[in-house]
Amino acid sequence: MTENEAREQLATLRGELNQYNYEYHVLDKPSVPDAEYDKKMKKLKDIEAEFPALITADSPSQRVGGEPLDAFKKVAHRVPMLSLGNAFSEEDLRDFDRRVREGLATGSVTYVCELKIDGLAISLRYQDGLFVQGATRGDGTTGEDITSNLKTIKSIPLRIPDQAPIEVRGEAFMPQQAFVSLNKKREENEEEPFANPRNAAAGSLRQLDPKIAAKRQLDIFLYAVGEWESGTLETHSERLQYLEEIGFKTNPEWRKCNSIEEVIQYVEEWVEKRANLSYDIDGIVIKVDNLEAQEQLGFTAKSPRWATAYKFPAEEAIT
Ligand SMILES: NC(=O)c1cc2c(N)ncc(C(N)=O)c2s1
Repeated sequence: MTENEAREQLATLRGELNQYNYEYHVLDKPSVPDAEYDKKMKKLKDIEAEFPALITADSPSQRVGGEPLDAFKKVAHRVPMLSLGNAFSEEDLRDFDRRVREGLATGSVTYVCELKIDGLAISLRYQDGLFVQGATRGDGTTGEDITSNLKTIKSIPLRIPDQAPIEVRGEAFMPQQAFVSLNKKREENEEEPFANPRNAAAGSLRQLDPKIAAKRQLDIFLYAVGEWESGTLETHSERLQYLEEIGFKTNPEWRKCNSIEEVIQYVEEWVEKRANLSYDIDGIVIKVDNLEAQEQLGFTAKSPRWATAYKFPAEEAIT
């Protein structure tokens, strides 16, 4: 095979494998059997072995990186990753709504409600359409560069169609089934089991060997944009739709609410439905939908005034 033939075949195989990956891990709707995926992945790796100079950053063969790191580099979040103020009752939610309406000097506000994923807050940066860096939230202004571990999460696209620099934020988590089988293995190996899926996800992403992270069946939901010069959208809900359009896994349960009454209904609905999810949530995030209104409300020292997190009561430990 000539180098040009190899270049063409690799480009085709990368496109097909990244699409299959998207269908399987983001849409949960594979269009080809696993055997077909495995056959093409083997073909890609064979050609890359013969022409290593043709390996690209978005090749699916590059998801499980090389050697373990000695340490994580620090990453400065130019747009801080802030924590949310909490609400614990309907009254707290009504107080939040009143403060928002007073701050905006308006009678009605549109909110977006989203499930609060019980995982690890993560930032992903893309340049020229390529995934170039992934980081933990850390203390909100400085996080750790865990790019090689995040590349192992197959629902994270290695390339997106938007060529402008964009920073996308979300929550990495371990699905409950993955948590149960991981702890079973750890107990068989007489290792300390993880206390909960959140600790297991954090432990998996903050260890230095990407080959270990690759085995932990981690997943992610993206739910916000950090740095984005070219951003022109007017609402948070449009951003969620845009993230989905360009290939990110977003949580499908988000809902626009035109009053705090509708927010309270959504919260009550999920107090009941929470148990049926395949991943842990610890509350509901409520945000003012209009981005200009968010700007107008601004931030307190550590949290946005335009969002709050309704926290579910801690679950009774099953004794
Ligand atoms: N600390 C934060 O700002 C957030 C934390 C979380 C979380 N754990 N899960 C979902 C969302 C969301 N959909 O906005 C947010 S926002």
